[in-house]
Amino acid sequence: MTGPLLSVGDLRVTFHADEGDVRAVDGVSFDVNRGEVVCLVGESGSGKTVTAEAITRLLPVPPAELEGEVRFDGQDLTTLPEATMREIRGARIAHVFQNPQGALNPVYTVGWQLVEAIRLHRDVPAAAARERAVDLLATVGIPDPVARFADYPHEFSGGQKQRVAIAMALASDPDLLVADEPTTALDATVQQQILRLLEDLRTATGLAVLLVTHDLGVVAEIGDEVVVLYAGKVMEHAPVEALFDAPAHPYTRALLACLPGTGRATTEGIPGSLPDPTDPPAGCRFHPRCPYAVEECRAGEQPPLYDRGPGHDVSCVHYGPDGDPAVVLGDAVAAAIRPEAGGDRTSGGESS
Ligand SMILES: Nc1ncnc2c1ncn2[C@@H]1O[C@H](COP(=O)(O)OP(=O)(O)OP(=O)(O)O)[C@@H](O)[C@H]1O
Ligand code: NI
Repeated sequence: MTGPLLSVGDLRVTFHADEGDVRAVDGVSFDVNRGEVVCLVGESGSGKTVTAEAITRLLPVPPAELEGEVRFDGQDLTTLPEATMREIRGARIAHVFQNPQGALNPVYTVGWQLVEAIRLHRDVPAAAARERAVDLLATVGIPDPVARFADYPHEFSGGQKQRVAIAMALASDPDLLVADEPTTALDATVQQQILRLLEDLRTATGLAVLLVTHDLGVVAEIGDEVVVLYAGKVMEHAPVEALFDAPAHPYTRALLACLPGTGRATTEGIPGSLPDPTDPPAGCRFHPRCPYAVEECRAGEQPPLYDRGPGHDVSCVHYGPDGDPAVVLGDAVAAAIRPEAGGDRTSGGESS
């Protein structure tokens, strides 16, 4: 019970398509501790959803092929029989999606659906289930939950529907909530409210959350840890504060530069596009779009994850033993973050 709640180790997910093999996820590792919010970020197509859905095998295997380890509370989920997996998916790990519609049946009242979800997991009398359903509606911030119990999904606004979908996910008292872009379809104010709700749930119940988002603004709101994915590879892995205070990977820095309110926001996003997933480039997957790419970046494997501080790793040669972070950070910034890089050096720029 002392280890992480979820430990993903060297996860690889391959789709065998006519055009060739798509390595959607290629050696991804991270942990989620109890009560922690871990964010997977990256542009569209970077492998966030495939990673999240591989964990509970929502992703059908086959056709997807899964390698590596997914340990949940000490159990390797990749080798469990499908029936056991289904139980875990229903009870201990719950999913919330971008579109709450999928979690709700339009022909039944919200209260009835919640009661069903509760009784599926716990053998409780109808009255107790009803009471719990009302509690859940209150927990997720639906005003006047007793009255709203008898309403149909279409009677709820978009943001309220997502709240109800979260209530449905909580009906089984899960340990881990996997939320894939849960606020993307909502307007900014409602998005904030839903994020605050997730934050409150984590604080109040110790719920762990794996949050998939393309939006670093969302990460800044709620995350504890961030895993930055690009073309199926981890580019950077860091505590949230470290990622925003000292972003290291050129990809992370480019994502941050696209954030509104940074003064350098571009509506265009990062120039260029993700590589062909059936034929990714050698070396660092990001090198064709990277302004700091050197020869070393263009050959071999994705660079290893180099240590940048406590819990902070970056897959970029400029932070390796033969690299110089100043190439990416600019001399002034590099000196501020890493004083010994300041000019007082006898040898060239190769030591670190
Ligand atoms: N069933 C599938 N068959 C073949 N390729 C797939 C399949 N599902 C996903 N992929 C590919 O895997 C890669 C990762 O997709 P994924 O959905 O995980 O991206 P994402 O980061 O979640 O993007 P988005 O922000 O758009 O949701 C993409 O290249 C995608 O085309
Ligand atoms: Ni996705």
